[in-house]
Amino acid sequence: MTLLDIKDVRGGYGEVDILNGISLSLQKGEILTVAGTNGAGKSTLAKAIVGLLPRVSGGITFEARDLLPLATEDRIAAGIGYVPQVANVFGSMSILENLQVVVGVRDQAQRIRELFEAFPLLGERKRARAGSLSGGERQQLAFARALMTRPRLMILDEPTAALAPAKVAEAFALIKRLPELGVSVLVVEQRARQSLAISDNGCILDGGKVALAGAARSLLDDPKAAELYLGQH
Ligand SMILES: Nc1ncnc2c1ncn2[C@@H]1O[C@H](COP(=O)(O)OP(=O)(O)OP(=O)(O)O)[C@@H](O)[C@H]1O
Repeated sequence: MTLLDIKDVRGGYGEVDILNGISLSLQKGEILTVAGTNGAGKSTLAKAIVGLLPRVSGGITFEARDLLPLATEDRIAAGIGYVPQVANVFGSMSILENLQVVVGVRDQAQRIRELFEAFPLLGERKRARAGSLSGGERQQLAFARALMTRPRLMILDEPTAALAPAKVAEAFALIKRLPELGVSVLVVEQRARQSLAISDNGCILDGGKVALAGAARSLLDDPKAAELYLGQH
């Protein structure tokens, strides 16, 4: 079943188009990596999906529902979770409070219990201030916050960008587990090789367009992808 369908999406922050006609789709249960060069439009595409890009045209549907007329909070309510690259937890609040302030959650206490089961470290430290957590712990909290509303799709914007190198593999292991929790994933990543290694499919952007797309395995084996886009990560 197609969960997310993006057709000929164009748009940007001002007059200039950053996205120049992007089409891609994501199936239920899938992890999809969106990789590409610096400034290719990866984060901009994530913003277009969650309703944070000022100007977008084309088609974006989620579970066959047109997202473009919906405000960000309505897209979240429709079943999309979003973990932005920065400012994704409140440092002065405890772990527990960070989860409690998420709006629009049914059976909040029950959901927090479920997430503490999925992320035991967060449960053990629920009274700790988020500002005192390590990069990896903070990221688990950011994921848990986005999972509070029981999304069926998570959009992760460069989840490993702020992590110490030693924590990167742990973060990818965490992402790989999300489909087991009933969550499909679109992950924007600079670390293309590592991200493709935990993904089903991949899509490589260049200049706001899809340069290459296909099964993650075949992109990893593609000499052109290796030479132009995958780097050593
Ligand atoms: N808020 C903004 N206002 C105006 N232009 C922006 C804004 N954010 C990004 N851009 C521009 O949009 C283009 C694409 O940026 P984007 O962040 O989507 O790239 P990216 O592929 O995620 O790159 P990186 O991997 O370097 O983060 C860049 O030229 C950038 O300068």
